[in-house]
Amino acid sequence: MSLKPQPVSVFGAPTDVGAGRRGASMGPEALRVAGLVEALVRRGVDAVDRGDVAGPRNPWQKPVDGYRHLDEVVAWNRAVMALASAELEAGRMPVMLGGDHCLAVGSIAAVARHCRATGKRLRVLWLDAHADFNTSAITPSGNVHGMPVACLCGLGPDALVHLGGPGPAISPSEVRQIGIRSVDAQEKRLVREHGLDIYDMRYIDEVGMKQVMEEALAGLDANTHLHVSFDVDVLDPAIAPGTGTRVPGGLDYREAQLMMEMIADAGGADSLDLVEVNPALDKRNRTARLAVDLVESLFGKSTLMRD
Ligand SMILES: NC(=[NH2+])NCCC[C@H](N)C(=O)O
Ligand SMILES: [Mn+2]
Ligand SMILES: [Mn+2]
Repeated sequence: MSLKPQPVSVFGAPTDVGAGRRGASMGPEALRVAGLVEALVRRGVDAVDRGDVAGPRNPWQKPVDGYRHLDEVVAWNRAVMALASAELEAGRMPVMLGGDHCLAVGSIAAVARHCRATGKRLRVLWLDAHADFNTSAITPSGNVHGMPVACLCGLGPDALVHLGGPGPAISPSEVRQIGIRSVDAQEKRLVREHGLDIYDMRYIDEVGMKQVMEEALAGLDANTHLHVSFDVDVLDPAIAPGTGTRVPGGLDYREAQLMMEMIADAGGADSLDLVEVNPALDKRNRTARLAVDLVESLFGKSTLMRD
């Protein structure tokens, strides 16, 4: 399958309301400074920057009933969902620059609704060190960026679970998680109960990224919408230090490249989240620059000679 020649709309959601450390709010600007839009245009993609969606400031409070800043998280996700929905309806691929990972509730709710309206199947690739499958009852932090997958699957507060309409946005069977290496004890139980398909670092070590991606991409067809939710903490902190919840033992450069190249080979993504870049923790914007490099590969940049 070759890359779909779809137009792209990039937009920012500059907030860290779902995170436990400040600074992911500066992610969109860091990715722009690293040349994301220009890189896509250079690849021949019709990419435009729609600017940022707006939302409440981060009040920086303690969790209440297991959630930190739930009202603010809901407000930001509504804004993300509205813009992502509009772009999908206009036939454009939404690329959401976070911001922390709680914002994937809004982007994926939009995508799921779009799939229902157009009769498409959905596959979500969740590239992350974390499963992000906590609930208010079991979260160790109250940070909603540790809960988006659970919320999308129907476990969470009504305002997030029903963001895109009645009922859960997705089913666990539509998700493939890659690069996982930090799951809280009770979260692990929940993940098992719901049968999430997880390609953890141990499995990647054992079988290699090639086989992992073949499995994670198996069963895609022309009628499948592929959403990629790229949390930069899936990368090893040695190459991507600019993120708030670093976990050692992540993907190295070649593994990450191969992952992106194989997604491109499978036809590319139909929507993308690029989240958890935290410039306050970065060195000379290298995490944003690496993310741009990898997104270029996702859009078909290849150094292949033997093709
Ligand atoms: N999107 C992220 N970086 N999530 C980190 C989550 C960390 C931890 N599991 C928590 O729930 O607090
Ligand atoms: Mn995440
Ligand atoms: Mn993460």
